[in-house]
Amino acid sequence: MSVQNLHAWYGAQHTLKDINIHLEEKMATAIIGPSGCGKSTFIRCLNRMHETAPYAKVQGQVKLADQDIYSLDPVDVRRVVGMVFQKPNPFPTMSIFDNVAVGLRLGGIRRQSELRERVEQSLQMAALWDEVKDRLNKPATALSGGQQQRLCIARALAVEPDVLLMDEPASALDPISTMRVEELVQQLKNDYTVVIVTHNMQQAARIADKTAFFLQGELIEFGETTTIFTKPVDSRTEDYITGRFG
Ligand SMILES: Nc1ncnc2c1ncn2[C@@H]1O[C@H](COP(=O)(O)OP(=O)(O)OP(=O)(O)O)[C@@H](O)[C@H]1O
Repeated sequence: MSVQNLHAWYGAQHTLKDINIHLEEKMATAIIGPSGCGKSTFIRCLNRMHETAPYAKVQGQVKLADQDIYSLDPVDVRRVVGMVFQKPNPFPTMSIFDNVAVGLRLGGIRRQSELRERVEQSLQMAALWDEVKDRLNKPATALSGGQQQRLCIARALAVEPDVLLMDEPASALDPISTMRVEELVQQLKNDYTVVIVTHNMQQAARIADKTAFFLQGELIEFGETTTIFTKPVDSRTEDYITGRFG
């Protein structure tokens, strides 16, 4: 995914300023930076969610397979660029099964056998299958927070996206669930392009191949995660990763 001259606004507030970055395929890229620097806004521009906010505006290009996503139907874009949010948000009135099947049904899959197969596959990929296979018809809200987050990951994977955006996916989870989500990201990056916003620098160091540091709406530095954390070029990156601010 290639981002070129990307700007974003909320009303008059210029939130992202001329972002240029190439997010490599089948790798995990971490987006780090202090609160309010524009991390969530940035990933929301990658699946056309930003423009759903009131007074929001976007300028620039986001190319996926050489096509600018801003020239496509946003619904189609969101099918190939899936998103997982900070707080697990399963559909509360739906069963575990239906939470994963909903996107497939919307995509026109009706055959029960096919739905069952795809739901199982997605739950397997999200490392949740063994925990829920005997209670697929129970409400999603009966799951723990960590399980609900993995369910949301399964829901995003079910429609077979190319890119998975994750906005602090483990920040509301306990340490064990966090570890499971991190292990999952390690696996998923073999098959998907993963972009993950995190406040946790150890987490970025553990799971991301590349890391991008944002500050006040600008991309300050982008490179190999080990370089960003050990030999950053920009003094502002160094100040941030050594805890001098943020
Ligand atoms: N819906 C919105 N309407 C108006 N301003 C917004 C909206 N969402 C975010 N902002 C503003 O845009 C700026 C960037 O916010 P954003 O959520 O992208 O930052 P962030 O780096 O993800 O922050 P955090 O780490 O605290 O989640 C902030 O100044 C924020 O107040």
